[in-house]
Amino acid sequence: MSVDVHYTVDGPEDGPVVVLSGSLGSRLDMWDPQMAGLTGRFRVVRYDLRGHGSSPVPPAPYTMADLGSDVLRLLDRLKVERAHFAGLSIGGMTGMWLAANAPERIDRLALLCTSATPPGTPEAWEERIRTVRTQGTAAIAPTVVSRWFTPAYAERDPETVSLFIDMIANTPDEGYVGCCNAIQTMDLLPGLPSITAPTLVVAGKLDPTSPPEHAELIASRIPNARMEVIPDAAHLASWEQATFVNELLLDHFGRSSAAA
Ligand SMILES: O=C(O)CC1=CCC(=O)O1
Repeated sequence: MSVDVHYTVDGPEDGPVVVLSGSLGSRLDMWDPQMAGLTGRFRVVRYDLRGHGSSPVPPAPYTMADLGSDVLRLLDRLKVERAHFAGLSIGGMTGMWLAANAPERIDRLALLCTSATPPGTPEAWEERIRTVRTQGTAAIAPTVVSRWFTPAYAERDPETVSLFIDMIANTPDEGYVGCCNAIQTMDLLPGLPSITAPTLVVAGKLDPTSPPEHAELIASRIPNARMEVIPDAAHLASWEQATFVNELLLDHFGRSSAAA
């Protein structure tokens, strides 16, 4: 059952719509570095995943279909028939679900730092869920963020690292666990060959969670996909290598005839 997620809209009223979907434990402001570039041409819709930020927190577990249905409901609320979609990590998983299950709603797709099957081991997800259930999201936040940035960036900008640790620590436990359940139970591989949206798949070369091999697998299964690897990036490539990612997104979404 879908819910009304919290969202913001920026950019020209008549611009082609780009929906941005973030990672587990994030809020929509994780996309701040993309806004100046994208809003020059596009109407940018950002939203908080269910159970995250200012969105409702339904009881866990969630499924990828729940997360995808929230986006379809958001498009309906905004009266948008068809949109470009960029998602990072669980946001990319949501994008794969949407492009396979509601192809008429997705124009061009960008999948950043993501995986089509659960990244990591089943035991690690069980352990993460157990820790959040017993100690809260604050207990896992520093370890998770250690995978989001390269060690060099973390050393250079400890304040940003702290901000992201706080972001995860402020994510409701129920919402975080619900999204972990959605990741644990997904298998998006069978749907990939049916995706018709032109797709850009981006990996951070130093991403320990969704490494370039995961992106290669996705790109090899989607008929009209191309892949880029960003050299100095870990899981949150959109933040650490914002200029690189923005150029890729502008180029990819700008190829649409609707964006001409
Ligand atoms: O939280 C992590 O370790 C990385 C991650 C997996 C899915 C997602 O959205 O982020």
